[in-house]
Amino acid sequence: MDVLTTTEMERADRLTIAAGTPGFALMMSAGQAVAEAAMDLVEEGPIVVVAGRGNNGGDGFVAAAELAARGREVSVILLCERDSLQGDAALAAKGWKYPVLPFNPQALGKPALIIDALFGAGLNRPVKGDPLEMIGAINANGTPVLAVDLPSGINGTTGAVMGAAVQAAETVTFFRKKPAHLLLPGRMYCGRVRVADIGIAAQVLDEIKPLTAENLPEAWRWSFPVPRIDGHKYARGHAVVVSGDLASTGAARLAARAALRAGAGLVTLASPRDALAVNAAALTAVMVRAVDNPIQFAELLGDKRLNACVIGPGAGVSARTRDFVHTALSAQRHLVLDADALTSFAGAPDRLFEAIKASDGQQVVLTPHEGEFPRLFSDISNKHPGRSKLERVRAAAERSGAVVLLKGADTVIASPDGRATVAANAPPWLATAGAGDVLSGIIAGFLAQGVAAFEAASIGVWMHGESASEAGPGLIAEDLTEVLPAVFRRLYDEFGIEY
Ligand SMILES: NC(=O)C1=CN([C@@H]2O[C@H](COP(=O)(O)OP(=O)(O)OC[C@H]3O[C@@H](n4cnc5c(N)ncnc54)[C@H](OP(=O)(O)O)[C@@H]3O)[C@@H](O)[C@H]2O)[C@@H](O)CC1
Ligand SMILES: [K+]
Repeated sequence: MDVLTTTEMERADRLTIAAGTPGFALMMSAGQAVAEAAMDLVEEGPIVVVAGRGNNGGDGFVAAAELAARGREVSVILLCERDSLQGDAALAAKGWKYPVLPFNPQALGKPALIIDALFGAGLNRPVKGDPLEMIGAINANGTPVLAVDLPSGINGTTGAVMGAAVQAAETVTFFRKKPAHLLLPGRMYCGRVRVADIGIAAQVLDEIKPLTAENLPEAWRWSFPVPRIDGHKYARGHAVVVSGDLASTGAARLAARAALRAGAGLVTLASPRDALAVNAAALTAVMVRAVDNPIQFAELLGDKRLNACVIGPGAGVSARTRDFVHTALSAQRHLVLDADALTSFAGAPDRLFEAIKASDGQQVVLTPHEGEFPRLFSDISNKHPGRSKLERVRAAAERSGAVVLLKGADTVIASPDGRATVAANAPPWLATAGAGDVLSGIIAGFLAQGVAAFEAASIGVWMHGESASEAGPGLIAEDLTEVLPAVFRRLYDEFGIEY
């Protein structure tokens, strides 16, 4: 599903109004959707609407009137003077036939539900003064909160908390999700997110051309590789994972097994000779080859069928690792660079980026976590506030020429062409040793099958998150690969692929 920034949402609004639907009709639908959600949340008891001066407050007035018409006990607390309201919000307030309560936290009382209609997409500065005090009182009230469009205090486009924010149990947003419903910390404040249809036609998206989507199967349905009945293992690609030295071979083995599970036809572990016995003893379907240096690696890659590589897990931070990366890049192989392969370029990534950009048609994915990201992109790290995770990853992709995947509970994947996905399906127990190694292997498995980097990374992240949910709490990295077949089966069912 596409995700719209608040600016893109305003455009959707304007295009719809230009095509003949009055703005007030959109507000009526929005308010009714909020009332509907409120009815579902609490079947009885009083409801308090906290309304701001803008259209978010307008939605709140419509919801209040609708709920009162359905026989609910409703009151409205308004931030400003009623006769200072303007435009559609003023119209909506006219539909509320009762008095409004002054903007005083005491007025909240102890209702069954609070509807937060204070600020939505129009929030443009940190919350201070009376609104700040009210947000604190709403959160301290202990009553479930239904947020209109966004929890007040959350920046819709970046997901940042602007001073303070309402903690909602549920958020009703309109037409499409906004980045803040997926990015942290915003997502933590939203509770369950409902997307309501308010009469904006999907065709407006042809004009807006949104570049961001939630990382769901529909985002990459048509890139998903389905093995052909007449295919053979070589048609499914051959992934190569570079192993670390004797003391650190496990990470590469995790990646190798994951690449095989993800569907690569064959997987070879390129292992230092002195670690060969350890690697071979621990592997069965994954093949092992002795590779001690970049020259031998180049020889291995002389076989053109070996089409995708993983370098980084357990590789060691060294000039040797850098040479392996450059060898794979000059051999024009699809490539996942993770962990030590990223840190090996810390502080001086320009040669890496040049080499990535020089390669044509080669698919490269960088998979840093928040600790590794600033080593390659110091000036676009989160130490420089003001840019959202989405913007930072987009800038990193453009700078490096690679698809960049910044891990986290809200993993963002961006392509140098500007497209991005945000994932919200990772359970908290996925943060465990070795999970990142498995992810790089899964992505390489899809690259080996000929999937382009942006889609391979998005598919990989989604399957990785689903596998963690499938395995459940107590997960260790080894489990992820073992439950992948169950995730494949669900996906095949969803896509209607027979098996
Ligand atoms: N687009 C659509 O399709 C549809 C949109 N709809 C709804 O409209 C909502 C957006 O409405 P909106 O633009 O009127 O802004 P909103 O969030 O109500 O803020 C109001 C004003 O508050 C002010 N303000 C800002 N920050 C502040 C602060 N920290 N502390 C104090 N004041 C602050 C600022 O005004 P200022 O003070 O700068 O003049 C701002 O303009 C959207 O979320 C959705 O619910 C639906 O009706 C259906 C269709
Ligand atoms: K709100």
